[in-house]
Amino acid sequence: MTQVVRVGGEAPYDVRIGRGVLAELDTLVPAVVRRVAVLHQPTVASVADRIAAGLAAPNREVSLFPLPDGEAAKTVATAANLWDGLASAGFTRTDLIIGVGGGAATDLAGFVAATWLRGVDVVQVPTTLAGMVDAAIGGKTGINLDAGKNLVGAFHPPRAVLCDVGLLATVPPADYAAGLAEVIKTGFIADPVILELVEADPAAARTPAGPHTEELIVRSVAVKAAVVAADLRERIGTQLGREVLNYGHTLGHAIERREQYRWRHGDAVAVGLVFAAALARHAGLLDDATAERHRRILSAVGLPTRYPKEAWPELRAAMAIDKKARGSTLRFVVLEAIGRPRILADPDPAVLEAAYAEVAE
Ligand SMILES: NC(=O)c1ccc[n+]([C@@H]2O[C@H](COP(=O)([O-])OP(=O)(O)OC[C@H]3O[C@@H](n4cnc5c(N)ncnc54)[C@H](O)[C@@H]3O)[C@@H](O)[C@H]2O)c1
Ligand SMILES: O=C(O)C(=O)C[C@@H](O)[C@H](O)[C@H](O)COP(=O)(O)O
Ligand SMILES: [Zn+2]
Repeated sequence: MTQVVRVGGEAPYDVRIGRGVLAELDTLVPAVVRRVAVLHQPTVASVADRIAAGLAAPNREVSLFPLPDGEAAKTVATAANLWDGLASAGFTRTDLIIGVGGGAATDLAGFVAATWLRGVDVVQVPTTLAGMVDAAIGGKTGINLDAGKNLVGAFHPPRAVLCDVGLLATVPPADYAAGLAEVIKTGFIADPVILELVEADPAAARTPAGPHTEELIVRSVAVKAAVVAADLRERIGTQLGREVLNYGHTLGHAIERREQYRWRHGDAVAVGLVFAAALARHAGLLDDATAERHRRILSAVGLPTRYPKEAWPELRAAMAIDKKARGSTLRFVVLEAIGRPRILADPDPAVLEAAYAEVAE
């Protein structure tokens, strides 16, 4: 059965979730679309082929653009190659880009769609857990620089997102676990049932064949949809808006940069979540048990919760370029309790160091 989560706001669209929803793609592409560019990861070339076959029509040209795998796709060079490819294909404003793959592919496809002719439509077909629960939804698109993660990008909501849960069967276990970091993040910021479902049977949560896979996806998507509908462009206001989705990412992105994007995003976020919980605890905001629950649940699904001690000065410096920072003020998403996130601005250096000591090994 297809479940549909509507993402409201200035440009509403549906996220369609279920086994086999990919078959619905052709009904979402209007006849007026004469050219379709399918940007896909090499691991899901067969999915891209199916999409191309399904969209074939008289007077329509469907082109496949294979991407470098993983974070290697999120570069200026890849984007520039694709811009050249779209130019050669004569891609116009009524044409369509489809992003197929994990979050790296949907981030890049969204970015190319946002920038080509200053914006053409994109439909996202995420094929990993991180892609389905987070990356393909909400219109945050972007590429990395040596200086930091996702530093260049645009807010460009998709026209539709198709999460075909059947496609998860081939995702390597470590990549699937990395996606669980975003699911667990979502549980801590807004939906404790997610945490309960994972904790009840962590081994089952680690596989797409588990009994709660669809429920975990739908719950995570519902939280993200509500946040994005209220604050697409991550404006700072008196209420905590989209920044809440960045829980665990301040240190996480610094780790990714230090690892030159060879660590999985979800692995880095997992360490970042444990750090953020420790930060809240040392700032006197969060109780010990909830902080400890972060490490326990992340470890239970096989995610890392520690990082080398000697990395701290480099990580501390890298965090200064986090998008939530303002001037020289570091701003972290922290919890006062499960489902009660807030911003902690400019924490005392001693508090930061004490929090890092808890993830250091
Ligand atoms: N824009 C956002 O809001 C947002 C949210 C979360 C994450 N992200 C970004 O998403 C990226 C992480 O996404 P990810 O974890 O999906 O990683 P990824 O895109 O690198 O994919 C992980 C691996 O899985 C492979 N793969 C994808 N689908 C597969 C399938 N069905 N079967 C077999 N292999 C498959 C990929 O080829 C890759 O090797 C990061 O760049 C992160 O910054 C963005
Ligand atoms: O959608 C959002 O907003 C998020 O912050 C979701 C994050 O999981 C995601 O990794 C995002 O790309 C991070 O955004 P950034 O603005 O810190 O680059
Ligand atoms: Zn993330």
